[in-house]
Amino acid sequence: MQEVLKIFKIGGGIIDDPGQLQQFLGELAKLDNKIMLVHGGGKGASQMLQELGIEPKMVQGRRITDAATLDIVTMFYAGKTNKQVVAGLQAYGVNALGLSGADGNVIRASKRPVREIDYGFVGDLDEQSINTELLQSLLGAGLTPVFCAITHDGQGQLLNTNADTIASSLARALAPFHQVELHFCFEKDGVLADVQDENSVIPQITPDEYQALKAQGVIAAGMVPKLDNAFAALEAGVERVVIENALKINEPVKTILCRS
Ligand SMILES: Nc1ncnc2c1ncn2[C@@H]1O[C@H](COP(=O)(O)OP(=O)(O)O)[C@@H](O)[C@H]1O
Ligand SMILES: CC(=O)N[C@@H](CCC(=O)OP(=O)(O)O)C(=O)O
Repeated sequence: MQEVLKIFKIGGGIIDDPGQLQQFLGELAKLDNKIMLVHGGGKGASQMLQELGIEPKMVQGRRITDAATLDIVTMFYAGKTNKQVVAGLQAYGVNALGLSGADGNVIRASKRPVREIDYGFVGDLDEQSINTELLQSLLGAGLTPVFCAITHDGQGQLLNTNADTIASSLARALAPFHQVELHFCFEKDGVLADVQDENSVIPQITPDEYQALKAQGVIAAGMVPKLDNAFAALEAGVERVVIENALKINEPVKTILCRS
């Protein structure tokens, strides 16, 4: 029987609120399993870019990342945010290790090719991107890896990569070695049947139900790439995918995605 590995992803909404972040990290520290954490921070990065006079540009949920934007998001994600999360976990006795993709060559990406849109320094991941050997040894040493959304191309170029994509890729790459659970945590209690109604959490969704909910417009905006990624991870051997409130990971209310 393989050991359970829980991979958590938290987004900008929670990270930017120090009280909520602390509460989430406290709940995470209660778990007995091996864990990994991937954090975004897109909301705070956009705010910082604006304060510095750069207008943030997002296309289909991905940031157009020119050289100046890359400098700022690297400082924000790999610096301030990553180190705050690591220090927060240390305060709960969790021996966290903060990583960008360049550290230990843990996530290597390739710059997104220019087609209709030039995304700039945005990195895409593939099957070979994740250094599973290093991750296995870090987990074996009792460390909790904490990833930010910065990767590298192996040629000295840092790249900005969507945090949901990083979490899914980690889950897929580690699925042969562990029973992997992928947890997408945000500010709602799960996937809602009515976005305005916090009590309308859908407990389970199959791929067919997902297609129907998407067609009806029930699932929209940032939730679409998240769930596309999530179902792809399930298909690729990830044991369980959960969408849940970052502050309620130890409570039963959540959405579980099913293979069929
Ligand atoms: N059916 C739905 N249930 C829950 N959230 C939804 C739904 N449809 C759209 N959303 C929106 O998707 C958002 C989550 O996507 P996103 O902002 O990309 O998350 P994150 O930044 O945490 O990765 C929610 O905050 C919500 O506004
Ligand atoms: C290429 C790309 O879009 N990168 C994302 C990385 C951060 C992220 O994914 O943050 P959330 O999970 O909080 O949205 C960005 O810069 O917004």
